[in-house]
Amino acid sequence: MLFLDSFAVSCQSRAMALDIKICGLKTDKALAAALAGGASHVGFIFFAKSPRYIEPAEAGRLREAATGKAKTVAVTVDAGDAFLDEIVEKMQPDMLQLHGSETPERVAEIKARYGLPVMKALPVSEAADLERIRPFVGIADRFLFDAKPPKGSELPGGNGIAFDWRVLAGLDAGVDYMLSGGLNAANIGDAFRLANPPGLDISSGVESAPGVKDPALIEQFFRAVRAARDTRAA
Ligand SMILES: O=C(O)c1ccccc1NCC(=O)[C@H](O)[C@H](O)COP(=O)(O)O
Repeated sequence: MLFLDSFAVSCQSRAMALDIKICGLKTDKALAAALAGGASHVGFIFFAKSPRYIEPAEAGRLREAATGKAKTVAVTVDAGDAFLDEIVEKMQPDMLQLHGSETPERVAEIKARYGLPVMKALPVSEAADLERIRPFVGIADRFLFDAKPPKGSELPGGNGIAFDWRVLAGLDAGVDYMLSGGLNAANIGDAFRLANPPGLDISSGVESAPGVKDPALIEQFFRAVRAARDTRAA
């Protein structure tokens, strides 16, 4: 078991509320569907090569509908200060998700610069990869465990690929994270059974084409999550 004494997360028990982040939103309709479904977090992608890329000012416009309903997350990849300044100023996110190869020192610097909570994304394929969380303990507020991108992909996330969720079973219950990568309405039951994560993050599993969110798939995903949770509780 990966045990982290020093990572005292405020009583985040696996039995408590489940956070759900719908990521890569670009339209009012998709955002409305995410909020209607009960998303706790909504994510906006600031990575130019992504089909989900959104301009900071447009994310700032969209984020207003989420105020008081869901936390807004700005997703960046090894971004420099100038771009982060622009995002924070124009979008005013509640949280930053760092999805590149940011070091613990860089994460600490970003936290101090903006005074915002930071979720550090880490790519996972085997249990040993989880050791990589250690240097971020006490710095990152939360982790997002995503699948490693396939060879040739230019995207560090949003690839619709799952990893072996069984590796998460060995994590200490105090590690606060979102399970990400390849989730969809059909496999969410397996995710609960194998990992019982405190948070879920989904992007391409609720899209009809790369970067095109489908409100019906978003609704279907929330229904599947509720059904899977009810099944586990019964
Ligand atoms: O989604 C993207 O295009 C993306 C690009 C660059 C960095 C991160 C990106 N996504 C981050 C996310 O949080 C996604 O929701 C996560 O990778 C899961 O995606 P999916 O496997 O498609 O559900």
